[in-house]
Amino acid sequence: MSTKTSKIIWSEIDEAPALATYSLLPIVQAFTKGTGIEVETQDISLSGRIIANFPDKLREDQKIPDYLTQLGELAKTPEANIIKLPNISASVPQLQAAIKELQAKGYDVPDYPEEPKTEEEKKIQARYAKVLGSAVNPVLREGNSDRRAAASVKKFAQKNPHRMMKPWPEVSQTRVAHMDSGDFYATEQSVTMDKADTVKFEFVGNDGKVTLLRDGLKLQAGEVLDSSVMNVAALRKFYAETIEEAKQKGVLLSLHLKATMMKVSDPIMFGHCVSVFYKDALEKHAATLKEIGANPNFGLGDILAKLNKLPADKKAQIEADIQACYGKQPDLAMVDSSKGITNLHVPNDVIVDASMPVVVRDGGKMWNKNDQLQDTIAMVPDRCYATMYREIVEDCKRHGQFNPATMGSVANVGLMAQKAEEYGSHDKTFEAPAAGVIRIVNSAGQALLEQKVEKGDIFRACQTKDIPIKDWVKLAVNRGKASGEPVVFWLDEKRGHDAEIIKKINKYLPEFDTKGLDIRVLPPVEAMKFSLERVRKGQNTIAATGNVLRDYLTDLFPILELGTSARMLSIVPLIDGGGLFETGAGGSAPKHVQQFLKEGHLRWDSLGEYCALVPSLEMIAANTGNQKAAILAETLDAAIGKYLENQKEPSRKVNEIDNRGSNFYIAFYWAQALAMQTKDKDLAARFTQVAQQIESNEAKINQELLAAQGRPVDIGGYFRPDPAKAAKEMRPSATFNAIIDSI
Ligand SMILES: NC(=O)C1=CN([C@@H]2O[C@H](COP(=O)(O)OP(=O)(O)OC[C@H]3O[C@@H](n4cnc5c(N)ncnc54)[C@H](OP(=O)(O)O)[C@@H]3O)[C@@H](O)[C@H]2O)C=CC1
Ligand SMILES: O=C(O)CCC(=O)C(=O)O
Ligand SMILES: [Mg+2]
Repeated sequence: MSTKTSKIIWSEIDEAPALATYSLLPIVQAFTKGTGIEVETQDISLSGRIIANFPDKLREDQKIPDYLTQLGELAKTPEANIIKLPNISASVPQLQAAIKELQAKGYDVPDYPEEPKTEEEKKIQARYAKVLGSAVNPVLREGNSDRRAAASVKKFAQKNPHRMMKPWPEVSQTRVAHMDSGDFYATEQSVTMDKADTVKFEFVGNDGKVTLLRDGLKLQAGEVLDSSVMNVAALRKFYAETIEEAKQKGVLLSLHLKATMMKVSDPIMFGHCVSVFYKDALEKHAATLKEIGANPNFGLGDILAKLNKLPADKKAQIEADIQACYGKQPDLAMVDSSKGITNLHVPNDVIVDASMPVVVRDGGKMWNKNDQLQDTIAMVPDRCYATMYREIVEDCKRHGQFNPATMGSVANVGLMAQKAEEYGSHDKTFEAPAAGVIRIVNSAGQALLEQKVEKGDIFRACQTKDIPIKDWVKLAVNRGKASGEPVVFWLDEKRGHDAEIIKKINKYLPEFDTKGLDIRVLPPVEAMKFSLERVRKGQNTIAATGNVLRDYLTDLFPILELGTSARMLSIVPLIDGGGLFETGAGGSAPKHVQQFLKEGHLRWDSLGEYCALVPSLEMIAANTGNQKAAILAETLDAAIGKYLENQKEPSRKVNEIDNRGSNFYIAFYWAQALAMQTKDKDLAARFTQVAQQIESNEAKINQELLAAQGRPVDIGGYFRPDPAKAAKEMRPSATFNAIIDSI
């Protein structure tokens, strides 16, 4: 056995999974103690990233290192073994709230300049750009993604089907609305670089004047480069027409974008919806709103907040005009009807990957202002991704709701590495300053790609490197072989980008052994049809997709099959040999924190964390020969089986088992499995005692854990809780703590 210590980095993040960590991590650290495995945390939370990026005026004891950059470097080495819990991808309102909390805690970090005027402000905004939106995942994801339900989890889900599915009614007015022209889909162009080069982006106005938008973008040989444009006039027309349709039909209107991950393009698309929906009020007061810096891209919530800068009578007048819009317009889908928070309030509340599956799960309905479920027209403007949602909605209208007890699964192999595709487009996205063209020009002065734009159009370019594409094809083939299931590449030859990728697949597939495998390339609508037909017959299918569909499908199918994407195994085999183990496929569940603060019940299911730890330990065993790591992995896997069998997942309701109780049971079953194994006598002896102590105190521990519920909880902050307070709340059983701390 190697004597070298292996290190697992456990990311310290935000919201519900961060709270869960206070309870789970001490257990993991105790179980791995003395086994040559060290589990160390690194803070990449939103507040941590703000602190790390703005040390200038901080006291020494307030500073923390830039762990994200360090982890990004680590991810490019074979030693990387990172457990990545979901973190906040902050919208501007979230970023501002986090800054405010830090300032109130005595951290001298600058305000976020919404409209920078001075050079100084521009610099601050540029530095905050590193923290804004999906700032973590693209840095760490130096590999492609393998997301699926572990066999034991799927079996459990079929045996104990979740009860969240609502039937689809005989007649549903719900539909997915998308644009028919002028969207990214219509305009996408793509080239594959035949040699490495450095390119620049230029805007050429109709007056012939050339403006440099960006210089010095390096491209590798074999890299796929795309550009596309969202025509804003067409987008606004689409919004206006769909608003009218929802009104005529008397159904809810909802908008589904990804303003967090797509931090540049999607807030603009969100803002256009806000300004079309509240047109009468916002146009009438345009001059005043501009003066106070109200920005529809940050949602109606921002506009309402900025009104506080006005004299009371002016504020009341604008509020009344906004209110009057509701009388004229269709009802909006609600995020929180009790507080009057609609779908258009903040851009980060309704995020398409998590929101559309819930529409399907809830029988095509969303919540209305009376707290009832109602049919909705779901706007997903761009056809690159809307059509597959339309297909699943139409499928449910034809065949009814899916049955989690019998439905097959759709696992995903996603092309993600090295900021692939749209998820790496932020630094190449521009709002056209006027009518003209935006072009990408190579070092020889030739335009590689050229797009016609009107003023305000959203131009977006993205890159996909060759090595990740080949690695993705290999991963898909390997999953096909390991599972015996058909593999479908979801690619539409009518899209410029996809056509280039299909060429690469045709080039690389023959290099792998695909004998006996069923591998197809289908456009997303056909791929969805094919997969759903199989799902309804109980058959499994592998979806090999690009980065966006990876994100969307790995929430969609798990939410339908398992009730939540938290139950997904989410492995990222890093291209340079290390491993990034993501926990689940969902987010940081802000709703769960609200419930915890109100009633002391945390319903976050840490199954994703348990599942991620197994391959992380297995990797240590494989790389170093550490047999204790292998045994810890095997026994944790057995414990997970028992956890599922005995249904020890957190309940959604207060005064029933929550995250802390679930973590207690995983520790109990893990200790029992370690006690029972015979391969390592030391571990068996140590954990026999632990298992016995837990067993004889089970009732008492449960009682102590439950006694902590049913009252408001103070953890001393939202974005940066007080660690001592949070630990105290998340470890309320003195009996259990004593057992764990004495290991
Ligand atoms: N990998 C990452 O880092 C990701 C980060 N995010 C970030 O998370 C935040 C919120 O995103 P949002 O899209 O609302 O998605 P969330 O996943 O946070 O919330 C959607 C719902 O999913 C369910 N859910 C997700 N995980 C769990 C879990 N472990 N246990 C139980 N239920 C779970 C909950 O449903 P219910 O309430 O019905 O129980 C939850 O309310 C954003 O800031 C977003 O950017 C989002 C996705 C991935
Ligand atoms: O990084 C993000 O903002 C979200 C990532 C995500 O949703 C996913 O990978 O499933
Ligand atoms: Mg997602």
